[in-house]
Amino acid sequence: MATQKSKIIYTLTDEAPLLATYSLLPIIKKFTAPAGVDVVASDISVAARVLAEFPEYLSDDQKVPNTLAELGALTQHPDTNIIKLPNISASVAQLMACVRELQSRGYKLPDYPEDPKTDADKALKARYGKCIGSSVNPVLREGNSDRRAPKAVKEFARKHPHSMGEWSQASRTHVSHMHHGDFYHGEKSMTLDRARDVKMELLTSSGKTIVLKPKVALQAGEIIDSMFMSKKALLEFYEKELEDAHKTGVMFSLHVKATMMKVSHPIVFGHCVRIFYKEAFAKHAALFEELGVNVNNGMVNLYDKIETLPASKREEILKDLHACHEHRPELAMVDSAKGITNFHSPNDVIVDASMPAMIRIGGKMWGADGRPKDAKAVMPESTFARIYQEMINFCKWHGNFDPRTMGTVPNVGLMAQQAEEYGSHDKTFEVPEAGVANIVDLATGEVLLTQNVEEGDIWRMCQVKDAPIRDWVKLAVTRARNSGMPAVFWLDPYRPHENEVIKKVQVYLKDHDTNGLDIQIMSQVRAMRYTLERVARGLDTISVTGNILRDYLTDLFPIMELGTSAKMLSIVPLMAGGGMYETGAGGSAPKHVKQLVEENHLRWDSLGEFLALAVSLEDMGIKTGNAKAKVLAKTLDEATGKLLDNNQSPSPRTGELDNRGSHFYLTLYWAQALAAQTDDAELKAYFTPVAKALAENEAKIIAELKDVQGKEMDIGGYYLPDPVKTEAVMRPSASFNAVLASM
Ligand SMILES: NC(=O)C1=CN([C@@H]2O[C@H](COP(=O)(O)OP(=O)(O)OC[C@H]3O[C@@H](n4cnc5c(N)ncnc54)[C@H](OP(=O)(O)O)[C@@H]3O)[C@@H](O)[C@H]2O)C=CC1
Ligand SMILES: O=C(O)CCC(=O)C(=O)O
Ligand SMILES: [Mg+2]
Repeated sequence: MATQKSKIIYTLTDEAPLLATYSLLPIIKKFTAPAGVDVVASDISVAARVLAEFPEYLSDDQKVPNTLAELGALTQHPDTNIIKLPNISASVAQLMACVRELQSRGYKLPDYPEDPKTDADKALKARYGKCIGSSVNPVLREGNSDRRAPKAVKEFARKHPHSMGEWSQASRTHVSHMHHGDFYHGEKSMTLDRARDVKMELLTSSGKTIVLKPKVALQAGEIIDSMFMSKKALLEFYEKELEDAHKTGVMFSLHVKATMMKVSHPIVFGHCVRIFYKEAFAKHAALFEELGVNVNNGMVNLYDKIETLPASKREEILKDLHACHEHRPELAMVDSAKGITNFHSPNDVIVDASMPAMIRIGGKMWGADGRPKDAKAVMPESTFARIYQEMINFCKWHGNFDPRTMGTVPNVGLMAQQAEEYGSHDKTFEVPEAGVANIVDLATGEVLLTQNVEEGDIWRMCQVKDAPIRDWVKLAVTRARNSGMPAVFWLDPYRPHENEVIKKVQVYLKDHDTNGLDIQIMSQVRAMRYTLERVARGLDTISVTGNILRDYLTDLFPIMELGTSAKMLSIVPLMAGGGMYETGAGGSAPKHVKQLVEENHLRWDSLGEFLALAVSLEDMGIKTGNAKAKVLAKTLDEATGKLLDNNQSPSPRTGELDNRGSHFYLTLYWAQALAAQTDDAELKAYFTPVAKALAENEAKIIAELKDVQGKEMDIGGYYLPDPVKTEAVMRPSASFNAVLASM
C-alpha cells in the first residue's frame, strides 16, 4: 500500500466525467505505477453520498464509507493530492430520481419526504438535504482558487478559433436586476475584533424570539455580513420585468445559481414561477397546497404532483397554466423540442454557464420555436448581475470577441473555508414573521448586526475568515509575479462587505514584494470595463475576485476565449500544504450522457483531466523528490500539446473521434514522449515497447473505437451505472486493452 506521500486520489463523480473515467483511469494507473505513484479512486458521486448517509437502511454488503468526509479530513494533511472531477450538485428532482434508481436496484432507502409533517420526516429531509446542491466542492475546497488557460490551450484556440455569434448594436438583450430591496442594497458588514460565538435570532413584531441559528463560532479578524432580500421588492421587480418583457416583445429568461445558493435561490426562483402563473396559482391554491406543490423545485414538481389527479382535473390545470402565457412574455427554453422552459427546474439554467453561452452566441436564448432570440436575462440579485450588463454593453458596441486575438483573463479566487455567499446556506433563512433580525454575541448579548425584515424576506449571514484572505492576496501576488500580468482586485468600495475586504487587501499586500507589479483595486463594473478594453487589444489581465465572481468569471472568459471552461487548469493550493486539482471549470455535462446512451459517442473532452493530472504529478515530484513523477508530468504535458496540435480532441458528432479515441491518442503520445526522453532511463526502457505496440496498432484501435458508435448502449443506470456494463462500453477496443494489459 502506498503511503499518503505517493498517493493521488482520483475522484469518481457523476455523468460524463464518470463515464470518461472508466476509460481514462485504467490508463493513468498503468502509466503512474512505474514511478511508484498509486492512483486510487474515491467515489463521491451523488449516489455514493446518499448511500453513505443512510447506512442503517442498507445490508452490510451495500454499505459504503463516507468518502467525502474522509477526503474533507485529508485536505488538512500536507501530503494530500486530490484530482477532483466535476460532480452533480443535485436539485431535489435529481436527488429523488437518484433515490428511486437506488431503490429499484435493491437499496432499501427511505423515500425523500418532500413535504414533511412529522419530526421524523423533518429529520429525514434534513439528512437528505446534505446531499442536495453544492455539497462536495465546499468540503474539499480548503484552499483558494487558481484557474487559468494554459499557454498551449490558448495558442490552440488562437489557431483554431471556435464559432462566435454576431452581436448587433440593435440587440435588445439585456440584464435586469433589482435596484432596491436586494441583498446588495441593505447589506451590513463588520470585521470581528476578537473571537466570538454568535447566534442569529429574530425578534418578531408580535414579541416572540425565534432563534434561527443557535451558534456560529467566529474567529478574530473574520468578516461577517448580514443581508436580506425583501420579498415585497422581489415580487414587484418580477411583476415589472414580466410586464416590460411582454410589452417590448423580448423573451424572458431567469438565471439563478440554485446549486451553490441552495437555500436562497430556489426561493427566488419559485417566486418568479408563481408570479408568471399568478392566476392559475390563485385559482388552484387550495389544491396545490393539498398536493404539496412546491415550484421552488421547478414546474417539474407541479407536473409530477398533478399526475395523481383525474385526467379532467389535470387538463383543467394545464389549460389554466397555458392561459397565463397569453398575457406573459415568451419564455426562454431549455429544450424547445420537449417544451421544457427556463422554469422547469431551478438547476437547469445555472448562471455561470448559462450567461456566457448566451453572450457567446450574440446575446440569444432559445425560443419555443427553436430559434435563437434576444432576451431579458433576469438575475434579481444586483451584486454581480451588473458585470454581465457591462460585458453586453461592450459587445454591442465593439462586436463579439475574437478568439484569435483576444487576451486572456486568469482568475485568483477567494474560496477557502466556504468563503462569502457560497458558504452561507446554513445561515440563510426565509423569515417566518416580520421583526428585527439580529446577529448577537452569545456571551455578552451585544447585537453586532441588525436588520428590519418582513415575512418572507430571505435573511442570511456570510462569513470569510482572515487566513483565507491573507492566502488569497499572497496567491494573487504570486500569480502576478509569475505571469507578468497586471492583477485587478474586483472589489466595490460601496458594498460594505467588499469595503471590509479592501481594508485587509491593502494591509496584506504590504507583506509582499510588489515592486514592478501592476496591482489595482476596482469595483466590479469598472474592473470589467478595464479588463475588456485590454482583452480586445490582446492584453492579459488577472482577475482577483471573491467566491461568486470566481465562479462566474471562470466560465465567462474561458467560454469566450476557448469555447468552453473544460479546458482550464484549475488548481486549489490547499492551505494545509496539499494540493487539489480540479479538472476544468465546468460541470458534468448531462447532455453528453444522453448521446452516449443513444448513440455510443461520448463527446466529453478530458483535457481538464490531462492538465490536472500533469500538475498533480509535478507537485508530487517536487514535494516528495520523486523524479519519475516529474518526468511523467513533463511528458504528459508534451502529449497533451501534441493532441491539441493534431486536433484530436473529441468531436461532438457521432461517428467521429470521441472521448475514448482522444484517450488513445493521449496514451500513444505520452508513451512516445516517455520513450523519447533521456531524463530517466528506466521509464524510457519501460515505455519504449509500449509506444511501439500502440503505434503499430493505431489504425486497428481507431477502427475498433469507431465501429462501436451509432448504436444504443446500456450502462445499467444513470446515477449508479453498472460498473461491468459501463466498463465494457467505455473500453471497447480489444487491441487497446491488450496493449494496456501487457504493461
Ligand atoms: N466543479 C463542479 O463540480 C461543477 C459542477 N457543476 C454541475 O454540473 C452539472 C451541469 O451543469 P451545467 O451548468 O449544465 O454546466 P456544464 O459545464 O456541465 O455544461 C455546459 C456545457 O459545457 C460543455 N462542457 C462542459 N464540460 C465539458 C467537457 N469536459 N467537454 C466538452 N464539453 C463540455 C457542454 O457543452 P455541449 O453540450 O455543447 O457539448 C455542456 O453542455 C450540474 O449538476 C452542476 O451543478 C457545474 C459546474 C462545476
Ligand atoms: O459546486 C458547484 O455546484 C458548482 C461549482 C462551480 O460552478 C465552479 O466552481 O465553477
Ligand atoms: Mg462554475
